[in-house]
Amino acid sequence: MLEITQLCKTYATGDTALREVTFRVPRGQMVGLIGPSGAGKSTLIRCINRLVEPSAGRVRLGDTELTRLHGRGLRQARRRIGMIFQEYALVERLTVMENVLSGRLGYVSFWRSFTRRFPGRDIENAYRLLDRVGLLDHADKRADALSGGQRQRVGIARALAQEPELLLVDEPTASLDPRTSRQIMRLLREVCAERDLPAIVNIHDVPLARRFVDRLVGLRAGRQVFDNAPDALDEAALTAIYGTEEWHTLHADADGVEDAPARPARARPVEVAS
Ligand SMILES: Nc1ncnc2c1ncn2[C@@H]1O[C@H](COP(=O)(O)OP(=O)(O)OP(=O)(O)O)[C@@H](O)[C@H]1O
Repeated sequence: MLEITQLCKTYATGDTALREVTFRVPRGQMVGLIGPSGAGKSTLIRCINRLVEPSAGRVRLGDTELTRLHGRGLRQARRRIGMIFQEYALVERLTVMENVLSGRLGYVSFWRSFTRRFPGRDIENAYRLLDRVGLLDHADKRADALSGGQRQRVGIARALAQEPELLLVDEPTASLDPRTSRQIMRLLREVCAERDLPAIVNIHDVPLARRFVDRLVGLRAGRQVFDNAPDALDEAALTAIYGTEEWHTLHADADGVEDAPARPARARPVEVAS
């Protein structure tokens, strides 16, 4: 369980990015974080892993209050948080397998990490993860030889190699075509369910979020203005999050006939584009 309590952030410039944001993410739940540009989505993700220092409030992961930690304690806690990024953040010249194993770097000794000699169980687990994300046949390829969707699968396998207790996912599909985006969102949803992992996914594409996440949190100017099931995201809620002008310009993705919906029929996406 992740618990965010009255989280506030005002940058040194005076910009207030978060205003008393409070919500909990139970294990196994994937929360989509939506809101217009500048609403505070990235700041919230970064305050959770303390890449940005919150001005006030608390973040708790299981029994650990992350907002109290410093130095070694913070580094150890960060190992429990898997990060997945828009631009994949892979080491291009390393193989797929080496990139997945880099998720273990925080756990092995300095010498092992320096020589890249990982324990056998880490290597076996990395093969299992590559199989899970559909890349077993690509283990020895260099990362720069992969497609965008394949790279994101490596990013997911690397995050899972950490054996995280939480996934923070920042715009995972922003560089991908609609069909690959759906496949990545489906994979994220499946691995969260399989591993009982809480996840927060910062995502601009509202129809895609609505289709795949369990719950949506909407931010506007740092305030949490929506927190509900995707089905509850009606016109009034979209207006509260995006304002009257902006929400109907959000692009609806063209639903692919080749992809069966991952969510039950009652939660089918509602088109928001006219
Ligand atoms: N390093 C920083 N220094 C000062 N102000 C910042 C900094 N980072 C973000 N902000 C401000 O905080 C507010 C929230 O920004 P943030 O990047 O968290 O929004 P966002 O919802 O992630 O936007 P986007 O969808 O465009 O990425 C904005 O007003 C932004 O200008």
